[in-house]
Amino acid sequence: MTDGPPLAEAVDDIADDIATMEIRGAATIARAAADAVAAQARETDADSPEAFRSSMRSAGRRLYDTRPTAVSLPNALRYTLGRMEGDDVETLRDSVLAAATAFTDRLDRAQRDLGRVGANRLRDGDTVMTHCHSTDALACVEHAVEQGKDISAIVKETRPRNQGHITATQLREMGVDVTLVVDSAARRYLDDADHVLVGADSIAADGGVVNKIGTSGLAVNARERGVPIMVAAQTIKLHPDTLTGHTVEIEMRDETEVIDDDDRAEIGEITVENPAFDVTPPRYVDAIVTESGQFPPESIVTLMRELFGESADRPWEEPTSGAAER
Ligand SMILES: O=C(COP(=O)(O)O)[C@H](O)[C@H](O)COP(=O)(O)O
Repeated sequence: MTDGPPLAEAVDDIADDIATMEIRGAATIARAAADAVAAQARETDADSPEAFRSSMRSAGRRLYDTRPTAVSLPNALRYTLGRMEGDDVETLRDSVLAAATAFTDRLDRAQRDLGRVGANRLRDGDTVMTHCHSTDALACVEHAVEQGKDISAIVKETRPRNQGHITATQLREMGVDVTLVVDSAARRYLDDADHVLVGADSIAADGGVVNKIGTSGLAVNARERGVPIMVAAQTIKLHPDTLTGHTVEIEMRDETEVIDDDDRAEIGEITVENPAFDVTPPRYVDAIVTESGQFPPESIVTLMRELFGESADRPWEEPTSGAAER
């Protein structure tokens, strides 16, 4: 719970679901955040413009604090809260609701357009190796299948939470042949792969790709094997804070995801670490596929500047004292 103006029930529920990973994956998190912002705008009983703005910021902070790595979450808040405009509560409310609708429409469009670009990199008969579960990555395969291409997949299970099982299920629904492998078998099976295809939680200004832990090791092995690495990431994955030198925070998750308490007690005193994400340096990435076309990682900064300018605002934060409220 957050101190401050009351939150709509949907905001608390969605924030809890993001924190516990009932809602997960960067694009899905962004959509849920926009839905939560809309719920707050609809349900707040704020009766003055100041109270309305404060209540929206409060919802924004509750959502922002759930998981730190996927920038799609703060970018969803930037889009929806950044377009809050008006001198009375009704106008403010309408502006937020319109922004939330526009944002989710853009998400759908971006994934469709990105899928079309990514599919062009896949040839008939190709095999992709996947890691984790990415809706952006799967959009590329789906579009290739719709083009009539025969695509197979080697799916890494992605310990500790086995998001590879979700990927395998969704690929089967598309009619793709799936071979599921444990993470440590990836290098062996890279010889059978034509592409490594992954998503991203954040992309830094230097082209570094933040994605599920294990992506960087996979990319290094793929480069050694000569298998191209393609990252499917709509532009809400671009992390504007990295333009000014900030690094992306890597989420550390609970140790019980790695080992349960009984097994741990049996082993004796050990340290358990559970980072959820890692950073793949740009030199291991061949292409970043976005809804605006494909980019070599080194040139992604140009797109980032176009979209965000030189700095990123944080409309969920309280204005500093003395600063005029927009
Ligand atoms: O790393 C993950 C999910 O991690 P988690 O399961 O910990 O949320 C996905 O590859 C990206 O979020 C991209 O997904 P999408 O393309 O759907 O945005």
